[in-house]
Amino acid sequence: MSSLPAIATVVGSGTMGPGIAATLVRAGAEVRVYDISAEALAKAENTFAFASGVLEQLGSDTVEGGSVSFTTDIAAALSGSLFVIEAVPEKIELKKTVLGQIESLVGKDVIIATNTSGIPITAMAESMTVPGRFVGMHWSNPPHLIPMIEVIPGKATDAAVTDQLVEIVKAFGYHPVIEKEIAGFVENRVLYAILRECVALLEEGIVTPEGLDTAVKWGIGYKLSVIGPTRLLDMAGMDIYAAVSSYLNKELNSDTETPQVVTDMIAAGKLGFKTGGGMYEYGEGDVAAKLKDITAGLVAARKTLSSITPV
Ligand SMILES: NC(=O)c1ccc[n+]([C@@H]2O[C@H](COP(=O)([O-])OP(=O)(O)OC[C@H]3O[C@@H](n4cnc5c(N)ncnc54)[C@H](O)[C@@H]3O)[C@@H](O)[C@H]2O)c1
Ligand SMILES: Cc1ncc(CO)c(C(=O)O)c1O
Repeated sequence: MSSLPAIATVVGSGTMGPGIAATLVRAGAEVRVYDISAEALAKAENTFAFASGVLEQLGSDTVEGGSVSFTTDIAAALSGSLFVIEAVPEKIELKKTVLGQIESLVGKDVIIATNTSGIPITAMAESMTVPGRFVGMHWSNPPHLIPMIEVIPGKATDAAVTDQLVEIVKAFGYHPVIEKEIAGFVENRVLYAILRECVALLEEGIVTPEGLDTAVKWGIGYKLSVIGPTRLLDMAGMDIYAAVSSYLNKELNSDTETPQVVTDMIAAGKLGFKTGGGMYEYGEGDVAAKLKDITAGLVAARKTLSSITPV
């Protein structure tokens, strides 16, 4: 794992930061976790411990010497750091401010990556003093379990920085995917195409939530986890795809706004796991039980998928 920077800093420690830190620590890095909120950091210490336990369960490769520290002191977090991952909330102005703070405290050759879910890298880099060292690094949630990272150079990103990030990602055993800059990047474009159709099918009463989850998990989900969409096209045949798409594509949902049903749920305080109700209702202890099952499922599936011949 020689490409892994010895000292790394994660800026922002909410949903994503602790799992990112746990992954890098397991790979042998000294990781500093910085957050503006002491409360968020206290929570992050627990989440980090949980994520580290999951990595142990997974049996992922481990390199001795990794360590973690948590701080609200940004200068201490960045002192001597060789690699910075920004994971603050998805607001461009906030991210630009934080990038300015980071740049003022690190050397010019330090790579700064952003975990943005889809804000254009070029726009974020606008006011940076050294935009060539800035690059998108989109982790998927939960970051300690989903071993794929989208690497997105902006217009100003140095090619060498993109190459270095690819090597860093490989060094902790993840699959890097280099993409051209596009709104939402590739993973979320595909996910949101699926989710748009799913919500429309629910809204039109075509299928129940249970039925939809079963169809997607055991139909396309199970299949795509092994095959991938490009090879699936080869397996199905272009003639079949042409025949079905000729009548189906025009039927698919193409709304450009957030679905009304989702807006209504938000207004009613039904955000999902975080409020105890969303598409499904959750009683006392249900969310914790679901999260436990999801973690166990992802660990088991990743072990299996890692052991089969890639296709
Ligand atoms: N949650 C996901 O599923 C997910 C997945 C992939 C990518 N992302 C992206 O990762 C980034 C972080 O997402 P999240 O879900 O972890 O957000 P979050 O809101 O859970 O956590 C953000 C953290 O940043 C901290 N913060 C706010 N302002 C700060 C500042 N000025 N300096 C330092 N810390 C500050 C907050 O206190 C909070 O702890 C976003 O860009 C998001 O789009 C999220
Ligand atoms: C629905 C949804 N939206 C955004 C993201 C992250 O960019 C995710 C995820 O799981 O990573 C997601 O599920």
